[in-house]
Amino acid sequence: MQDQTPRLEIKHLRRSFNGRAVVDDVSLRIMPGQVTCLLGPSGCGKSTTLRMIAGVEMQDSGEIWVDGRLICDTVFRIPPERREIGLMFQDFALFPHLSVADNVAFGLKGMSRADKRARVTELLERVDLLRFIDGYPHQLSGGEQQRVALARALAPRPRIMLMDEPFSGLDNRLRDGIRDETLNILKDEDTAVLLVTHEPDEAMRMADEIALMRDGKIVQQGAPYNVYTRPVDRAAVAFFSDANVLRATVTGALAQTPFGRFLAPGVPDGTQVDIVFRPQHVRIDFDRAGAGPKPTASDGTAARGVVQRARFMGNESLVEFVMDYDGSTLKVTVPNVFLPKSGTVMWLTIRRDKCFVFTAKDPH
Ligand SMILES: Nc1ncnc2c1ncn2[C@@H]1O[C@H](COP(=O)(O)OP(=O)(O)OP(=O)(O)O)[C@@H](O)[C@H]1O
Repeated sequence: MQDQTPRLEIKHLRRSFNGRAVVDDVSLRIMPGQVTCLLGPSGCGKSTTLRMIAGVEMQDSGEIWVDGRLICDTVFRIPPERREIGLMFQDFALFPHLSVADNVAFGLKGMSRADKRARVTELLERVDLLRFIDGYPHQLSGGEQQRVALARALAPRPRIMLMDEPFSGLDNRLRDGIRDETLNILKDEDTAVLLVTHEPDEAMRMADEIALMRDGKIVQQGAPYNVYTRPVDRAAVAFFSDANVLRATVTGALAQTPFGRFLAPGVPDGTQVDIVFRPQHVRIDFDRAGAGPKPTASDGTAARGVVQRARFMGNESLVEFVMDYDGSTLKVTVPNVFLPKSGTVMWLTIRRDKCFVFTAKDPH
């Protein structure tokens, strides 16, 4: 039977600065070999959460458990250096006066010289830098230094790795390769990983599970596919992609819009709702002598819009429309190249199965 004790568990962590709750009742469980991404906008409390787990910041309340053992609450506290937690931050700074081998061996305590050398060799081979074993940090490129930092963090076989935007200092070409390599090593070592990022792409690429954080709270948690396809609110949609929004009022569990009626089950009459959809879920039709496609059950009614501008984005084209019904702008993406001239009249329909209906929380 598989061991079900989480490698890392945090329970109801809270931390305030100057009376403001920066981390507000955050709980998480991470299994061995699992990568969880704490994803959220700048200032939402991600780094503070990580710093509390690392032990360099003290929580106001809440508990931290490793492998079923309490390591920190408000009275009991194992110091950072005894937590067996690896850290990798963006400013990973190697020790400039130490060789690459000594940098990697830095955290290896209580081992013979030969065992240390063997572990250092193994890790440098893994990150493909064995040839630099006796070199110094200033002789390496940024990406190579980052890989040495990774080897250094992994050397003591930490049970948990905390990573705070570890790849953001790298250029795009290097980043993908290093991310994948890092992930492979961490999986092989069965390390539980908590990675902080504000980039949805990075989270989707790295995570087994995403914890979406906002204003100090985790607002949604799950596999990347579930978080993306079943967002909890309008802001959760907008965090991952552009989002189009139609505001409507509910009558008889239906919301009437220029694109036809949408089901709003259980929503009381008179409630304002937002119908939210991503740009890739809009269909475009050409104008046929002043008319669009006929309404269908799956796509509803077509609404007329005028192309404002169209841009080629690489894998897709982004077309912005000004809609006839209220002059608002809708964004539509189309695979490959589709660049209609501005001023072109077209008809839009929305993929109803891809729409989200949320109770409106704020003025439009
Ligand atoms: N020691 C501190 N004293 C006062 N305020 C702090 C302290 N540390 C963090 N904060 C505040 O707490 C909030 C959350 O900071 P935190 O670094 O956790 O956010 P973050 O989500 O990691 O953001 P970023 O991605 O920009 O680093 C910020 O408003 C920050 O100014």
